[in-house]
Amino acid sequence: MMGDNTLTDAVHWRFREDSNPYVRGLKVALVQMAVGSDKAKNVASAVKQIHRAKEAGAQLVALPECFNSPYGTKFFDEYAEEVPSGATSRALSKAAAETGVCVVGGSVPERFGNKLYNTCTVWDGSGKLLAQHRKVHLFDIRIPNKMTFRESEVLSPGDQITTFDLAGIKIGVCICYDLRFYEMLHLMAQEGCALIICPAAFNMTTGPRHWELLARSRANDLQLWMALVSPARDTTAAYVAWGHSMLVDPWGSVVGQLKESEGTLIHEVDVKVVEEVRNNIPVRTQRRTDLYETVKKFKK
Ligand SMILES: NC(=O)CCC(=O)C(=O)O
Repeated sequence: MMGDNTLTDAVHWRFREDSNPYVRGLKVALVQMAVGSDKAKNVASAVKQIHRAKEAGAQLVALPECFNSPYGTKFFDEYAEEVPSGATSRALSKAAAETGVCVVGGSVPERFGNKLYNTCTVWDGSGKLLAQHRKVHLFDIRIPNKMTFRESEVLSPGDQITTFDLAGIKIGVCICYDLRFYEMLHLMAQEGCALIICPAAFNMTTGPRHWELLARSRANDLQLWMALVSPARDTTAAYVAWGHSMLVDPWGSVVGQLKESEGTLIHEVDVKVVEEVRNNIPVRTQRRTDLYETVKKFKK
């Protein structure tokens, strides 16, 4: 659904018509920011948007994949920083502490020893590092005459599945291409996640085909909220992002979606809907694991 949830360079929000003050909901802000080649400017813009989202009532603010650097293998080494000692981590921690909101810091190229990762950091409202997710599935694809991309030429994959707790709500984190790997997200659902946040940067080839389809499929199959956060589209960039940051509810309905330009989508995530869908359509207890079991246990 587009239209009343779409806004350019401003913060927009919408409450559920049936919301009441006792609903255990979480107001999330998905910041579709413009990312350029000036790292300090990118970080300053993210910090500004975190403050604006807080003023608009957000309790959790999520940034896009690669928000401090242009997205591309030739940029990662130059823009990489250590976590949590690097300047970007410090800025996010400070912004979280100043605003008291949880910040899901999209992703940044992370340097760790002689390796580079595509890493999402999560900061609680006191500025403490709550979670760190290193992209598990690197974006290596080849679509003849369309696009070739090989993150694995410069990045190493993470080896952890990442979830965190916020005020009693369990939230999973995956980064972009991770979204295509159902088993990993299935494990997050089994662990009790009500929401999965996916900082991402789909492109002009796969974006129109798969972005909404994947978000809605995961939400429907796993019966949870899905939040996808993209950078704004920059047609002059080496890699052109699809945009269309969106929030999908556990029924698989798109409750809010941006277009391709800068903006922030603010919406309440009502965790009661997860319970409602899971009770109404109880597939979680109806699986025939005597016939199939494709998902192994959560590795602690
Ligand atoms: N940054 C990414 O992982 C891109 C993933 C993507 O575009 C896809 O189609 O999957």
